[in-house]
Amino acid sequence: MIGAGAWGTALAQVAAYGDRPVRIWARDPAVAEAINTTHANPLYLPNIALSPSIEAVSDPAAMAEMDALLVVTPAQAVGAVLATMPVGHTPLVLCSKGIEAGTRRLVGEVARSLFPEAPIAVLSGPTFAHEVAAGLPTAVTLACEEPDLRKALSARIAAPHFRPYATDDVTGAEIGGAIKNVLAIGCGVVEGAGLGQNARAALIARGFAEMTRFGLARGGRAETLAGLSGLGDLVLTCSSTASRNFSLGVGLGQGRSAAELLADRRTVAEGAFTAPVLRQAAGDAGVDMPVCAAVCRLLDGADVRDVIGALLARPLKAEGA
Ligand SMILES: NC(=O)c1ccc[n+]([C@@H]2O[C@H](COP(=O)([O-])OP(=O)(O)OC[C@H]3O[C@@H](n4cnc5c(N)ncnc54)[C@H](O)[C@@H]3O)[C@@H](O)[C@H]2O)c1
Ligand SMILES: O=P(O)(O)OC[C@H](O)CO
Repeated sequence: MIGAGAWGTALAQVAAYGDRPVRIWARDPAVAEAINTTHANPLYLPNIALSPSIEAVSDPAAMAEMDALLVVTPAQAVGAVLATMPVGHTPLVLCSKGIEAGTRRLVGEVARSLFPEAPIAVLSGPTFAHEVAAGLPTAVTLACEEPDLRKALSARIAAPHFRPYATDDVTGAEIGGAIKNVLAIGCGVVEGAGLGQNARAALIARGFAEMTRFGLARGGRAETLAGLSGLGDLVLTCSSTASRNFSLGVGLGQGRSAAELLADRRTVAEGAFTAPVLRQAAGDAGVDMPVCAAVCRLLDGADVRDVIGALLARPLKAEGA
């Protein structure tokens, strides 16, 4: 695992199921030390006893000659962190959810540009780290274009409580995971502003329509967007304050500023970084994404009632248009 935040640590725990050896790279040597000496990561994944077969390191050189590298840093850090890693031909499994600011590239495109020889896979789906680490069941999408590698990665990451479903649609899997974070902020706003359950369901459905339009325009497939990495994760993240993105939205809906809410956090709320670059990428692709654009306005400090009012006042249209 490259990254020892909540998700990297939870995934290490899954991969270590049955005492299989796993190595995890932590940027912070104190986190690596805690994992090695106490078999816990109290900073990012408290109250979880980790498998002793997880070994933590903080030197990138120690990640040489792994069978595969799972990339689990915040999306905006993937390029900088991967550039320090001894990747070569090692398969890269991208688990970060976002689009790179500035370049407007999906995380897989960032990885490919750095390591053209490394096969790429994506692991994404409804996976609150704490639930997964506690052994509660879920299912995920495992996307990879190479059939043998797809099969091998699925077999290696599967555990009795963690069920991967395979696809070759890498782009579709990435786009679902990136966009659901933006929509989760919007659903949090609905909750924080007390706009009701109907509004939240409507936003999920119209948000999913936006995710599908953008995903298809970028070459993803509808079945992937309607699968675990798209709709599955969208429903999860739009429904619970356990989501960092949803809870950021709750704060915005209560009238607090994004700057204030983000300053309080050690952990990442990816949607705040994805929203502005998604607005640009949607413009590039000629895709209308009014809900995501509304989330951008809210992050920029616009008044909630003004933004919701403007969204509802747009010209009426056909549902499938
Ligand atoms: N937490 C979850 O439930 C979950 C589940 C699925 C996917 N994800 C995705 O996994 C990725 C990582 O999320 P997380 O929850 O593990 O994050 P986190 O907030 O728990 O921890 C972030 C980790 O990244 C490190 N980090 C922060 N900035 C960095 C930088 N500039 N360079 C290198 N390392 C840096 C931190 O030291 C920490 O180890 C995100 O893209 C997130 O969307 C998270
Ligand atoms: O806490 P969030 O909003 O980053 O969501 C975590 C995962 O992406 C859920 O699958």
